[in-house]
Amino acid sequence: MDISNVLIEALPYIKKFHDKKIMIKYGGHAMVDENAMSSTARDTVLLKYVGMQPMVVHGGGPEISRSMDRMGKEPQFIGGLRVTDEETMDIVKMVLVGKINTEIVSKIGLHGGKSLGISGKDSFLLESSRKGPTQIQHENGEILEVDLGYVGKIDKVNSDLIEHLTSNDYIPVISPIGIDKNGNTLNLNADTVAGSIASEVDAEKLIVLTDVPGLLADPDDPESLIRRARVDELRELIGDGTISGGMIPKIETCINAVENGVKTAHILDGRLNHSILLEIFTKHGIGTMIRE
Ligand SMILES: Nc1ncnc2c1ncn2[C@@H]1O[C@H](COP(=O)(O)OP(=O)(O)O)[C@@H](O)[C@H]1O
Ligand SMILES: CC(=O)N[C@@H](CCC(=O)OP(=O)(O)O)C(=O)O
Repeated sequence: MDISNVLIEALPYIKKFHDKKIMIKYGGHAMVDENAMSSTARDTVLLKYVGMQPMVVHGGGPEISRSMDRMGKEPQFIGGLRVTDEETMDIVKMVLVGKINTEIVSKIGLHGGKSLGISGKDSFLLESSRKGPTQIQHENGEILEVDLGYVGKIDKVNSDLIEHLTSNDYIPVISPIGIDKNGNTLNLNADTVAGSIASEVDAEKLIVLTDVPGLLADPDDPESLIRRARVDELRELIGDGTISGGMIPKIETCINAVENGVKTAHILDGRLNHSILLEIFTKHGIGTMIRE
């Protein structure tokens, strides 16, 4: 396509999304290498410079698991959530806050954006409490109660800090870590964090970057992309098992977000260069778009 046509196709979206908040959830599975991270950071900076207010919640599950392996600890997940003892919580903090957050912030800076790295502990952004005992079904059908340890659920989002940062032209980069009323650190699922903050700040879009082209009708067939879906259709797909594993918290997050004011939620392949730009600035977009 001619370069001038590309720019003209983008104009309605630049106008429509001017000053609008765009929440980008950058999943660990989409952080395939330095180039992919750099490209995502550059796209985020571009959104800022054309007048939007982007913000990033990052994950890092695979990197946390690799660090646990190196330290001789076996990662364990229940219902998509990491069983988190005290030592694991330290590893989670070290990887998310100490490594991934600073890498994203510096890449945004290198591309000319102003960015600040924070976690849910800063300014009590993510007031949380321990999730407590969770029921799971054993292979033999028995229902067991397990404690996920320092895994939290979000009780309240205090978004003042985010509003200050975005209105002063900063791109907030947020680690999915919460704080309880005694000041303890809790491990939160990054999809849930992105959705909760997106609703609280009235984001226009929630963009979830992962390692599949979008929601698939057949999880083994990347060609079976579902381009658009509404909440009731998604509930059916969860019920019949089409949506499973890590995709369940993602879709539940998207459903919650669009039911709580976010206009559209999108699941995209973050490994694909410029997937964010292709979604926002082209007529047909890419990935799966979810509406209420
Ligand atoms: N219907 C489906 N369509 C697409 N992916 C699915 C579906 N059901 C399950 N999945 C799985 O969900 C995964 C994405 O979730 P997850 O691994 O938690 O990603 P992330 O680390 O990016 O948050 C995909 O890699 C895929 O294996
Ligand atoms: C409670 C819980 O499971 N927390 C996650 C936090 C990181 C995350 O969510 O990363 P992705 O987005 O890459 O999956 C974890 O420990 O892996």
